[in-house]
Amino acid sequence: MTIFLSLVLTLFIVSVISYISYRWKRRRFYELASKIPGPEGLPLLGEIPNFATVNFKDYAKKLLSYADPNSTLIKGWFGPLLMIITEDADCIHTLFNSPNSMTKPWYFYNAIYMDQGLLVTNGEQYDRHRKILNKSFTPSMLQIFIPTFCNKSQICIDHLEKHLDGIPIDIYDYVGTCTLEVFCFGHLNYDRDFYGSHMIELIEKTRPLVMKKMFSPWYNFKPLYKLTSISRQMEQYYQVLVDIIEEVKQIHRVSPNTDMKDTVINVLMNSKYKFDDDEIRDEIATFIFAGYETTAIALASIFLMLAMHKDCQQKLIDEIDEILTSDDEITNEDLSKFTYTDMVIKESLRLFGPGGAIGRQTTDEMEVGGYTVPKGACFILSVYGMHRSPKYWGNDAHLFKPERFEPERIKNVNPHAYAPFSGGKRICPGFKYSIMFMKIFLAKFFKTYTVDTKLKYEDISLEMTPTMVIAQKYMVTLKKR
Ligand code: HEM
Repeated sequence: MTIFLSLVLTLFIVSVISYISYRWKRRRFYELASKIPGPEGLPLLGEIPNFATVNFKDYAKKLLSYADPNSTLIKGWFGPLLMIITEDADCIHTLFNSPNSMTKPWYFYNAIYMDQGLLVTNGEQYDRHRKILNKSFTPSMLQIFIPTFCNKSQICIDHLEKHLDGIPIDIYDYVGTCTLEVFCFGHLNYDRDFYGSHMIELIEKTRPLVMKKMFSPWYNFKPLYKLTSISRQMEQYYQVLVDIIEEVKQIHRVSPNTDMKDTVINVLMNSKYKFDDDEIRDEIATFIFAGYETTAIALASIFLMLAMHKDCQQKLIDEIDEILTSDDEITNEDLSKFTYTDMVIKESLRLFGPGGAIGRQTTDEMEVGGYTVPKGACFILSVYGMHRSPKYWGNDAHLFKPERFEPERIKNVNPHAYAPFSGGKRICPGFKYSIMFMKIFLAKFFKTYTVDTKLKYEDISLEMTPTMVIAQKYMVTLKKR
């Protein structure tokens, strides 16, 4: 008994000394952190107990709710982790652009697998990959994709023909399949019919698993994570994607698409810098995931908004009818004329942009929002909060009003207050690609159909999954024009 007691006592003393020494070594960190406003929380645990009763689905929303419009930054402790939330436009702009905040906090981002892909990597590896892959998204590459955008949109619109019976459908399933096919065909030279396959359903199943992993720091201890059913399910789902990627590589080896030199698959397989197998796999998975899902959510939200705001739908249809007067295929020149459609896309991305929260970690001390932030702090950039803040968007910030993007009105809004595609060096490489595709899809769709919905704007709510989605889904009915 005395041996046991002395062991416990020794352990206690060692723990106390280690803790004091840990705090002493990080005294600058704690000193700077103490000046940032926000709750101190419980010793050692910080805010963790406040999350104990929250459903994991609402963790991200709860986290974003810490933001305070009257303060540029708000801090919260999660165990030893200093988390700082901001929805301030100028702070977010600084964080997008400073070399001291380019790093992704691994404890969140490693939950999405794809360790070697652009979304997760940092430093030299990131810089090298990003520079090479930027070639796949130049304006000249975008022009080449117009026929693919048109053909694949038409295939989707033809599939929708069977839903003219007035029964609501979740339009996400269709636009998701279409965006997946567009990326696979255009950038991977992989022409597969995904309609009726379980691919979308499968990717959807990963959402809650990723969220659970993201908000369970103990799963960063790999041996423990490997024992969980989450790990087993994720492995199983990820394997489906890995098998597709293997098929893509095999097709590329046998019959590469030499007409389009800078597609993602060509760049990854043929560039002077030799990407290894894991890098190729994770970059392709990143582009599939980052490209298909976000665009599909954005497009589905636009459909829901237009179904709820019939005056906007009519204006959009009038614009399309005015520009597309013949059956000729849409051209790049036509696309520049879709000014109202552009405003609809922007407004929908403001309210329902899938990238509602972006993580960053400081790699050196930096000045943000009037505070010196220590090295090693984790930032949550609440683009969601910034996009809905009356401070930037007025008292009707929560309402869907595409007209707020009219040139005369938008010039009075802080230009840093709008960032659906992130910003700075890590800005989404696919942003012009997705806007171009959405315009083409909308033009083709509304030449053929109109949409309606029973859902009410005031009843919809958002979920972070980790992309931001509408919880009630994108239920619409279609009518032939
Ligand atoms: C409406 C559509 C889209 C939206 C709203 C969107 C939004 C975003 C946002 C907010 C980020 C930053 C994420 C973060 O830092 O955590 C991002 C990154 C990224 N996006 Fe997009 N995206 C869209 C479409 C696309 C498309 C079509 C592609 C490719 C085909 C793409 C590829 C990527 C990649 C590879 C990254 C990582 C970039 C980096 O860290 O360097 N995205 N996107």
